[in-house]
Amino acid sequence: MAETGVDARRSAVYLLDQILDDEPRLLSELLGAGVLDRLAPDDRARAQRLAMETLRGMERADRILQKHLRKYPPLTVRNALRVGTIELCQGGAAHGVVNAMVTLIAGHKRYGHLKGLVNAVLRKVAAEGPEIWPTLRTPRLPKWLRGPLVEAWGPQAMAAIEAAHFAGAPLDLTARSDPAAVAEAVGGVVLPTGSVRVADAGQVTGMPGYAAGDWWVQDAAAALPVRVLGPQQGEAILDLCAAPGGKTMQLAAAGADVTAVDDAEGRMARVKENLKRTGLRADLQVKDARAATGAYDAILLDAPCSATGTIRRHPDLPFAKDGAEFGALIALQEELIDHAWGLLKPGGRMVFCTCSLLPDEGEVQVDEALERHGDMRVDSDALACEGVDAGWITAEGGLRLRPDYWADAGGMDGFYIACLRKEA
Ligand SMILES: C[S@@+](CC[C@H](N)C(=O)[O-])C[C@H]1O[C@@H](n2cnc3c(N)ncnc32)[C@H](O)[C@@H]1O
Repeated sequence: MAETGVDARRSAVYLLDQILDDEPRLLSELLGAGVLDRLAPDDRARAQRLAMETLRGMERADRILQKHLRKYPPLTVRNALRVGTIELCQGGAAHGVVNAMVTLIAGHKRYGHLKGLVNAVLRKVAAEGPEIWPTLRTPRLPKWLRGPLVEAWGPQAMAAIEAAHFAGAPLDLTARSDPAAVAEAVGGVVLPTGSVRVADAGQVTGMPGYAAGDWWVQDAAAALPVRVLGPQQGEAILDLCAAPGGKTMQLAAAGADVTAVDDAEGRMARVKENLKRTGLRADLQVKDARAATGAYDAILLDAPCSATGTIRRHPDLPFAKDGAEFGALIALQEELIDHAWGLLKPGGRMVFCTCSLLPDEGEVQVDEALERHGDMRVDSDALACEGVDAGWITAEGGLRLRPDYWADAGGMDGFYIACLRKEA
């Protein structure tokens, strides 16, 4: 009898091979390159979920596996063992999981001879892994990232952030106009800040209201920068670094006259599709934000960053990155702030935000911008949005959001948001 689920598992192992390679690739790049396109939609979703769950629990899986391995097998076999271990420890039926992983390796051109090893190890894991699993510590971030984050937030907060990463993320939606109606339609709840949260979402495109453009996917934290900016009907607003367009849609839904700029053509195509689906309008310009021109009432600068606030949703990031490009990103953020400031009308406001947990991409960036621009001040009154906790406000008057906030309700992405006001 043919084993079920082998295709999805094989693809999960392939994704892990690429992410954990010496020349790693991000999951988003792999999916964007269509590596799962040949799979049926259910298998595609399963492969992606298995790869992500394996990355989240990899430290625990490796700890369980090391007892049964005298030396490490090749990466592909190791990843197959990791996926199998994760499945077994999360309640997967032993017979089905072990057989599927053995079939998968048996059919491998180079490593087929290691099927016996996979069989023997996974049988042992099936026998004792599920009991050991909950006794192991919450998986930690790799040292290159853990070090600076412990320095920034302390060891207790770090442990809470890692617990949030391990738990993963629910699906958050932003309603075009009526959060309560969207919550009712999708079976979700309205969060204190107005986003809609769905605990057990299926295929997003099949959910009620998707085709009609009643909502779009956007983490609750990512929805806050536009709430802080407070766009008004008819205002000229520049949305810098706009793709894939979650914030562009929020601005347009508020009735602002939006100019959205991003230098990635492919990502801008997604903004266009999103606007079409939601029936919203914006002037889209594919160019470097440092070449943007004009004079605006308000500016949203959602700068490119380390994305270290999004690890709940992107557990590949700590493995596929090593921080080598962070210095260049920090320098780019500085240039973007300075250029954008020149496009803001006197008396206007600019929200600077990053989905980063590193103060160098948030608090420090704003402190330094204040030193460079004598006509800039931080407007912390703008942070008085519904659902924003006063404890999230930082010394310089920005908003620090962390994955461990709202822990009991499913957390939020890490973000930094500051509203900068220009002298009239
Ligand atoms: C954090 S994402 C923006 C998310 C977007 N604001 C949203 O809400 O959907 C950062 C974006 O910056 C863009 N980007 C990076 N460097 C840029 C530059 N020099 N000029 C314009 N866009 C840039 C990337 O293409 C990426 O789409």
